[in-house]
Amino acid sequence: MDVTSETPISAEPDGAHPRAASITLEGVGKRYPDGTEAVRELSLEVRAGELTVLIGPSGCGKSTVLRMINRLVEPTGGRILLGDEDVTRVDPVALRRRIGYVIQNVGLFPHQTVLANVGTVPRLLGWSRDRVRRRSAELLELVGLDPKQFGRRYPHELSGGQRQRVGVARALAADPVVLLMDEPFSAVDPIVRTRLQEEFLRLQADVRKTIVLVTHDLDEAVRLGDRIAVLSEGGRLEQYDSPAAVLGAPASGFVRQFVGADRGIRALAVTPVTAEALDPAPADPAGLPEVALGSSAYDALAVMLTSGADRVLVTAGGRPAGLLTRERALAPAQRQG
Ligand SMILES: Nc1ncnc2c1ncn2[C@@H]1O[C@H](COP(=O)(O)OP(=O)(O)OP(=O)(O)O)[C@@H](O)[C@H]1O
Repeated sequence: MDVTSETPISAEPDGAHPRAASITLEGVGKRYPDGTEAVRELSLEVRAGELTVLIGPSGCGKSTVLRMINRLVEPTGGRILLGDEDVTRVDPVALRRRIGYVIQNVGLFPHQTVLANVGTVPRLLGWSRDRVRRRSAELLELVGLDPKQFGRRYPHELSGGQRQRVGVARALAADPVVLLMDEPFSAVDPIVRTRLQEEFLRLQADVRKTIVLVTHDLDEAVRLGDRIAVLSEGGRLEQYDSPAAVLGAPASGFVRQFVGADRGIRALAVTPVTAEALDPAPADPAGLPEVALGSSAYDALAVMLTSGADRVLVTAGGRPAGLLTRERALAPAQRQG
């Protein structure tokens, strides 16, 4: 391959319309050669630019689903579409260059520098040396690593969290249409994990990729997911919904049990205060604690607790929008059997 020539395979992202493709699974199944039916028949649509989390007990088929999308595992039934393109009709190697893949422990090449690791796919795509270098440095900056300080280091000279960021930068380097992430943050300690998740959310607000992320961690699913797919054994889809709906209205006994007893508190954190929950604002609201419309029910309750009040004034654009009582704020936590 001519590594000095530019190729049109991957266009530069254009800020207004970042390149991201929807993913459609239609009755997808995987039976491994030993007869294990890891996924029976799964249908799921991930909208372009959204982050979908796959969650479920160990062995339910999450990784198998993820790996069928980039054909590290070949489906034995059904269809997978990237946009409107059937992935089984695409050369798997070319396909994987268009799909970013981040795994636990990252899998960086130990004998290559950070910059070289990040530039792996663009190099394979035949980008010029200069363009690869520029893009890799840009990506390192995007994930919060100074290319001057870290670019020439080797993976063993980084912390676990820094390695994870390099993994994300590498996965984004060729501007993939889709990003697949398998337990990407589970190898780091809880404090670093929370920070990485927050940074990752900021990054995603910028790049708006279509992301499928596998995790064991319900808090991570709730924090990161636009939608959560709860799977049970055999890749059975128990519920596919927003975090608030999964926590607030579990679709089955399985989901209810899976999300556990503390789902009420989690539901408060992901349910925003909306205008429908409000009583009319009093004529003179002076002295009442305030929160902005759209804050979480959890935040509204925290304000009530710290101020000793049993209601808060909810404001929109700085003006009173209504009153939220403690009972109404608690409703998302109680809306479940
Ligand atoms: N190569 C393989 N050959 C046979 N069976 C396999 C193979 N890979 C996975 N399986 C089986 O398929 C099922 C689903 O595995 P998979 O790794 O997709 O689950 P998972 O939900 O990602 O699990 P975990 O959360 O433990 O990582 C399991 O029963 C597993 O033992």
